[in-house]
Amino acid sequence: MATVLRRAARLEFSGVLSLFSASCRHGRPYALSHVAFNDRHLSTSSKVKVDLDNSNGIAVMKFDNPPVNSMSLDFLTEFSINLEKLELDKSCRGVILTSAQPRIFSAGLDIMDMYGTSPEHCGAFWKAVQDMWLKLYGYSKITIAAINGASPAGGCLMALCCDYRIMADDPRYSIGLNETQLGIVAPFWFKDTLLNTVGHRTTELSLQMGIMYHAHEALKIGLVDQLVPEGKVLSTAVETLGTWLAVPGHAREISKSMMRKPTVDKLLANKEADIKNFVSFITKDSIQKSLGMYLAALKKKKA
Ligand SMILES: CCC/C=C/C(=O)SCCNC(=O)CCNC(=O)[C@H](O)C(C)(C)COP(=O)([O-])OP(=O)([O-])OC[C@H]1O[C@@H](n2cnc3c(N)ncnc32)[C@H](O)[C@@H]1OP(=O)([O-])[O-]
Repeated sequence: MATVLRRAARLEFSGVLSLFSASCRHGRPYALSHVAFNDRHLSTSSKVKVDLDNSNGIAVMKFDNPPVNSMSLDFLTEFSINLEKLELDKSCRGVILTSAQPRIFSAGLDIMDMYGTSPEHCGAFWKAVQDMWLKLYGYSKITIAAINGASPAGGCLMALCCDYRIMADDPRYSIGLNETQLGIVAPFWFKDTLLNTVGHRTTELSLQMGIMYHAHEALKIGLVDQLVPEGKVLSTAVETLGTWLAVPGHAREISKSMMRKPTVDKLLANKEADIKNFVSFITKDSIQKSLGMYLAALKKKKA
C-alpha cells in the first residue's frame, strides 16, 4: 500500500512538474495553485475551478477564463494539472466539465496562442493541447461534459473526450469542429475522436464543411447524448454520473480503455511528428493570414 502511494506521489510530481516546466520555458510564468481535496471546497486555481464533493466522489471542473473560456497555454496547463490530481485522488470517482461563463462552454483553442507567435511558442502550445487530450481521452475515471453554452472546435473536442455529453437545450448554442471555417485543419486525433463518436460519414461532412450543429442537430447525429433545459445541465450531469458509478468500476474502466487505447496509442506514437506538422502548418504565411482574417471577422461581428 505504502509503495503504491509513494509511486502515485512520484507520478503526480513528475507529471505536474513536466507540465509546469513546459509552461515556464516559454516565458509565461505559471503559478501552481494549492489544490487540496480533503474536504469539499473550491480550488484556488484561477482559470479552472475545482469542487470535489467528498460525499459522492464527484468533482466539478468549471472553466473560468473570461470572456469566452478560450484554451490558452496557461488554461490548458492548469486544466491538465487539476485533472491529473483528481485522477490520483482516491476520493474522486468521476469528473464533470462545465463552464462558469454565461452562454459559452469554451470558444476552443486560444487563437492568440497560434497567431503571430514564435514557432517555439506554437510547439509548446500544441504539446499542451496534446497533453490535455491524452489525459482526458484516456482518463480512467468517469467524465461527463455539462455543455452550458457554445462549444466550437477545441471546446467540442473536450466535450467529445468525455464519456457522456449533456447539452443545454437552447437554439443559441452550437457545437462542432469548425476548424476549416478558420482555414485550418483539425489533426488526425481530433478527427478520430469525432469519428469514434458519430461515425465516418457524419465526420466526413462535419470536418470538410466545418459544421457547427445546433443542440437538436447535435443530439440527432449523436454528437451529444442528451438535451435538458439550461438550468438543469449540471444537476442532470451529477445524477447521470451517479448512474454510471453504479457499474462495477474495474469492468467499466477496462471497457473504456479497450475502446479508446488504440486511438490514444496512435498519437503517443506520433507526438513529435504531430508537433512538427502543426508548427510548420500554423506558421505558414497563408495560414496566419486566414487566422488574422478570422479574428478581424470576430471583431467586426461584435462592432
Ligand atoms: C489545428 C488547430 C485546431 C484548432 C482548434 C481550435 O479550437 S481553433 C478556435 C476555434 N474557435 C472558434 O472558431 C470560436 C470563435 N469564437 C466565437 O465563435 C465566439 O467568440 C463565441 C460564439 C465563442 C462567443 O461569442 P460572443 O459574441 O459571446 O463573444 P465574441 O465573439 O464577441 O468574443 C469575445 C472576445 O473573445 C475573442 N475570442 C473569441 N474566440 C476566441 C478564441 N478561440 N481565441 C481567442 N480569442 C477569441 C474575440 O475575438 C473577442 O475579442 P475582443 O474583440 O473582445 O478583443
